[in-house]
Amino acid sequence: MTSTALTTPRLGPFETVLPPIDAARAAFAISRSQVWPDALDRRLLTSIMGLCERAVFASNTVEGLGHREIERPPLAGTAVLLMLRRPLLYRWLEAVTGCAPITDVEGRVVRTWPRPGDELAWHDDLNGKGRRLGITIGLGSNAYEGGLFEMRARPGKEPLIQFRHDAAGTALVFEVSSRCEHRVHPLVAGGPRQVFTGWFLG
Ligand SMILES: O=C(O)CCC(=O)C(=O)O
Ligand SMILES: [Fe+2]
Repeated sequence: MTSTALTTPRLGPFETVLPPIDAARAAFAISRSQVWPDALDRRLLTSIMGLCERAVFASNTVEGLGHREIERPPLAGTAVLLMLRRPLLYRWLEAVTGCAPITDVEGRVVRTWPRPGDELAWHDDLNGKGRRLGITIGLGSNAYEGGLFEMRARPGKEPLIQFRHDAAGTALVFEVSSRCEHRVHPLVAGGPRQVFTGWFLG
């Protein structure tokens, strides 16, 4: 693929625009993450948020880490996956992050409420499935306090990013490796905090 093709890729029928590759690569090198505004086209985002409003969520406890709810059956989650399962996006991610090859993506919609236990403690997402990068996309329409996503380096614990999903449709892509770990803070008020959370595999 030529560098011209990589600088302005557009995804799918909605022609979602990926951020310019050089700036994205520079941002990722510093914070091991990259914010991708408007990752979902507005029309698609509206449909997916509509699916989320009608969705059923099941309680899910992650042993030793915390609790959240997961969309079951995964209707909105599957719609997001269809958007992300694109070789052009995989090539963009490989060029931006240096994580290669990317061959697949998995994920689902999760939500947390301001109640005891709804949070995720420090973890690395390394579970043997070939996870190379994490992605979260804001899908909520209710404001909330707390609920920060935080990532730090290992072993030194230097802070890398703190990110709050305030704008629906914005994606955060972050490194999954033994060099870093992340957590999600509990909500203090408002919400629910509702995000698609997934992984690019390779
Ligand atoms: O909710 C998030 O922002 C990230 C969730 C997460 O880290 C996970 O599901 O492993
Ligand atoms: Fe995680």
